[in-house]
Amino acid sequence: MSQDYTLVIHGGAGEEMMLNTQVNEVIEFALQTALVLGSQVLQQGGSSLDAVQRSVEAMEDCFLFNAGKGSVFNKDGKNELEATIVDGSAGRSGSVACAKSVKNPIKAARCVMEKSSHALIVGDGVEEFLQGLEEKEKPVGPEYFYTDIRHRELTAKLSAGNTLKNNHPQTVGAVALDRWHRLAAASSTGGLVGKLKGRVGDTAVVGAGIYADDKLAVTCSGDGDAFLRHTVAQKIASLYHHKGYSLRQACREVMTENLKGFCAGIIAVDTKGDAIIETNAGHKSEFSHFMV
Ligand SMILES: N[C@@H](CC(=O)O)C(=O)O
Repeated sequence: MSQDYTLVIHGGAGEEMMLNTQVNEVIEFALQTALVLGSQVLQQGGSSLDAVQRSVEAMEDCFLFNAGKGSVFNKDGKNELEATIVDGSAGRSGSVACAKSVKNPIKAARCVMEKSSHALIVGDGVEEFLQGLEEKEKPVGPEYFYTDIRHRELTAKLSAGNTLKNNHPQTVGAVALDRWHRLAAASSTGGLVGKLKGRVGDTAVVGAGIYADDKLAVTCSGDGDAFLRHTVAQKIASLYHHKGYSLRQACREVMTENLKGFCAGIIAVDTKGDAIIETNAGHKSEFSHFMV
């Protein structure tokens, strides 16, 4: 029987890690593991929504990626995490931003989608909302997110004048099509190294760094402020729906028209089973991705 589902994931680590060949192999292994966990859900007849969440959760639990456990530090040496999940076929989404004590922001985003009447909750509101739920998870302290490597990254960034953005896409994301042709997208990030307190990026905003409907699903990674300003994910959907572009043409168009000079990676799938990976990162390993 031919495979009747698609799953694409991406995830990025810090520069110091990417430069080390051995660590790069570990990153590939961790990505493969996240892909297998998500695709098992699809193989067993599960939904695209559960599959993207599973893959993103696995990457959030791995200290290598800039999401969950491995999140970068902001300017004050704190972690402020964001995530979004979108159920394309149902037209629902949930997002969290500036979350400080949430181990798996993607699970929190799913709770926002399913257990609140809102689309986005930020800051202390996230913790309060989660603690009000019946099945609550224990909050984690700042030590959970601490890694020496991320700390060195912040120190280097601050001593260089804190002017540069992440120099390759680091957010983790997944898009999937299940055997019932339902699409979903999920994305999670620690954001930009040395970002200002309270900064919200594209990963928390549907239409900027993430989008899904009943025809296509997209997640983005890279310079989030550029994705926000150009409503990148929404633009891809709009070119696809209203201009008759193929998924690849739509992704390429925004890449050349709106993201020239900004670091960017985009993954997308549609109900025709097209699976797209587009990046302007110089080297393949700078936008690590896998698909089944
Ligand atoms: N998009 C993320 C960063 C990244 O993907 O590297 C942000 O700007 O928050």
